[in-house]
Amino acid sequence: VTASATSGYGYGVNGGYKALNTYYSSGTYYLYDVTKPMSGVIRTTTAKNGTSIPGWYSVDSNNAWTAYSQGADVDAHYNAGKVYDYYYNTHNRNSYDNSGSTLTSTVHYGSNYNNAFWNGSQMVYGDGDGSTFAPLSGALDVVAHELTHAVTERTAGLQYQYQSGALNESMSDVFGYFLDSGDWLMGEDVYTPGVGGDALRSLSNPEAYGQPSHMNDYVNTSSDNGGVHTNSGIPNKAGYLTISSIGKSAAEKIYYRALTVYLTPTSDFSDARAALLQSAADYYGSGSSTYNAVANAWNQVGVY
Ligand SMILES: CCC(=O)Oc1c(C)cccc1C(=O)O
Ligand SMILES: [Ca+2]
Ligand SMILES: [Zn+2]
Repeated sequence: VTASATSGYGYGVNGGYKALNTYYSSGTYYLYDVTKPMSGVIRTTTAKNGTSIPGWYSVDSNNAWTAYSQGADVDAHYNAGKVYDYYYNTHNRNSYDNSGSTLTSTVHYGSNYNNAFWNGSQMVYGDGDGSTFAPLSGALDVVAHELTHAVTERTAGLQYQYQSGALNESMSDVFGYFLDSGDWLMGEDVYTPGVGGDALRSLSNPEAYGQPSHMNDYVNTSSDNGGVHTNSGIPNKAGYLTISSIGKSAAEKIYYRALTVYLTPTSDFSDARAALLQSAADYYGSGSSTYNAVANAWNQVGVY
């Protein structure tokens, strides 16, 4: 039986051309990427707008994934490959578990579903309702955000509630920036397709989207697991200040080291400051300009 790795192409959610690592078997092409140095593969499936996952392989008859409805599949597959490459090339991490395990993305989840999530085993993306969101895999920073939830779960294990949960969220947004560093916004490529210039969140100006950027404005609430998507504005602002001061490359190093070496399931904002300072000291020395910039960033958001 002839089966093989193939190279296809398609158009993403926003119409962009994407080269795709696909697989051919018995007359059908699959979004199934066997080209990475991993024990598993990168594969994309569709829930066909139901809620059973992983659903069915995304398939095509001629390896030209150009149907409008295939945009979500194309971007989930392409963006997952980009995030895999980022973690491997920049941080020497092989997939979310650092053991090269398969990365599965399921698209077309639910109906008018304005959400994306890592379910503990795979990534899942809704199509959005066309007003609040376009299909969510269409944004590289969203895919990086979701995959970073998986990395966090396998490393620091930051509990998804209150300050540790807001940190969990912030780590996903900061790595979303590292992948999509053309702007300080999150989700801008899929958020409100009918409205230009807005986003889900802003790291440089959390207040623009109703988030605090200082401990004085920390929101004490039980909703949203203790406000994890609200209070993440505080560590996000510290992240913006840190990256702006020390540069992306140094920031990537100290953030990855903090996440994988020092943070724990119950770490709070003050622990995050300490973890990043320790990581800066490890790489650049305590008292280095990098170290001092990190301290200053967290001072500015009122975290000591
Ligand atoms: C930037 C990606 C993001 O925030 O995805 C979510 C959405 C759109 C709704 C609810 C939760 C999440 C999440 O992944 O935290
Ligand atoms: Ca962005
Ligand atoms: Zn998240």
